[in-house]
Amino acid sequence: MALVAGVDSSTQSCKVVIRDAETGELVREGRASHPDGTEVAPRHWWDALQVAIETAGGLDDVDAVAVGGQQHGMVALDSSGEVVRDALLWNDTRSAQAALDLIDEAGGPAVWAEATGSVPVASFTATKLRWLRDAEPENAAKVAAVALPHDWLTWRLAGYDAGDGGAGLDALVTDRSDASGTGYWSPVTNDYRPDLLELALGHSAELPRVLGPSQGGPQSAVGARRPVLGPGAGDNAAAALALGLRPGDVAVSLGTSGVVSAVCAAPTADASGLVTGFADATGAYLPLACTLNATRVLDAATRMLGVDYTGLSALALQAPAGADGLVLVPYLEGERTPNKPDATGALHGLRLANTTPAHLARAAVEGMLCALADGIDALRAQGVAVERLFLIGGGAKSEAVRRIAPSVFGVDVHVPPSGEYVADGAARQAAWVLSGAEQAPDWTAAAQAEVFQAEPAPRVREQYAAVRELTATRTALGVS
Ligand SMILES: Nc1ncnc2c1ncn2[C@@H]1O[C@H](COP(=O)(O)OP(=O)(O)O)[C@@H](O)[C@H]1O
Ligand SMILES: O=C(CO)[C@@H](O)[C@H](O)COP(=O)(O)O
Repeated sequence: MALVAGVDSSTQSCKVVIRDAETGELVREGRASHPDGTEVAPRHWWDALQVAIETAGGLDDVDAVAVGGQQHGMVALDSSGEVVRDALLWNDTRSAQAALDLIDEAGGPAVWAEATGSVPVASFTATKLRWLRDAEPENAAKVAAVALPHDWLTWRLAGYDAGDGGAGLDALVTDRSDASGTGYWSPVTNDYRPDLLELALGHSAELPRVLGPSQGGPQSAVGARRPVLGPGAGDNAAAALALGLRPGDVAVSLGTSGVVSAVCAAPTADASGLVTGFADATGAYLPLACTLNATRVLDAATRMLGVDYTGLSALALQAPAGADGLVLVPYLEGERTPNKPDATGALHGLRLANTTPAHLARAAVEGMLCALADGIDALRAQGVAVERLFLIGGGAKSEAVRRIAPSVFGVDVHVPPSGEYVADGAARQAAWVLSGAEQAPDWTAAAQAEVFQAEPAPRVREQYAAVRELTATRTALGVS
């Protein structure tokens, strides 16, 4: 039995699954935590990967490995392969002004949407490079190569590291899905845009070679059989691969980020910036709307209410739909979709009748879901069909989320068995690489989903729409 491994190096943790390459059966798994914060030294991801591999029983009997991971993070390397500074993650908003500058300098949002499929916001790697150039020019000058979290981990697995005199920089590899979140790669032409990289960083730099969806990369230095390394993928594309999404399917992922994404045969180019026109992990496209505020809104609610997740869920289900007019706008970390990096969250409609723990719990769940319902509408506006909706990610473990989501989204919600879909997608890619076949192996999770249905509650979204613009900025409040 040949085994393959898939990795999810996500914002909060690293997960490794080891599966049977032919059947997809789960054989072993492991995980480890990542440090908190929006600025992280990449060595922590490497250390967590080692622990996750070890707790998954090692890679000695594994024949192929692929790494999925959080998108966009800026891993800047100097000419010896050393990390120049801590990586800025997708949810770090300090490059918001840099994003506006880049949009302006290149000729406006439509020019970016046409060139790269997306209008850059603070999440995109290009804006982080521009921030580096403006705020830390001495660091920007040292940058010889730019990688993303999954590219860097793949490179480290291949045995490359700082101190090789830069010899390994040209061994960096990536895939279409993650390259499409940089802001200097076009999913339509499948080429880098060196001019846009230079506009951001101020000079050229080595970029990872973009492998095809099932193209093998270098061999791993970890694992007795020297497993082949797959191209890897951005986390959302990896999850789509695990689910086996097809046109008409939409995935809503509730992790640190809230993401609505869909696999499409044709690219999108949304100049409003609400939908980013990314690539998927099969050679097609993955238009996507991403919020900065998903499960951490639920975490915040558990803290405010002094309950655990089960308690939060029970409370939320005690209150009526719409929480008697209590509306939580969830911009706790600023927001990316809509683009409000300076925003704070808000609680609207407080009245004596709705100031109960149950109403607050309900408002937290509904506020998080309403922001994603807006994302679903944005995808529809780009011509994306929404026929079947899957709910995945840590937040899908919440009973209240599963039961309230269909009423807010206005469609049935399919919840596959709780699992690590990003790591599973990476494992499926590894099996695809190993097989050399035209198609990925037929072991997807979509068929086993439980379907949740509820009466649509349009009033919940109407209440949210009435107040979502009414939030204070951090600047106005004098907080960071
Ligand atoms: N039962 C639950 N109810 C609500 N949220 C949950 C539950 N279990 C886990 N979570 C949330 O899931 C999140 C982790 O999900 P995950 O998809 O792994 O995130 P990420 O990919 O961003 O690291 C945690 O922030 C936690 O809040
Ligand atoms: O920025 C995006 C997508 O564009 C996020 O989806 C990140 O890729 C992080 O994902 P999680 O760690 O929250 O799963």
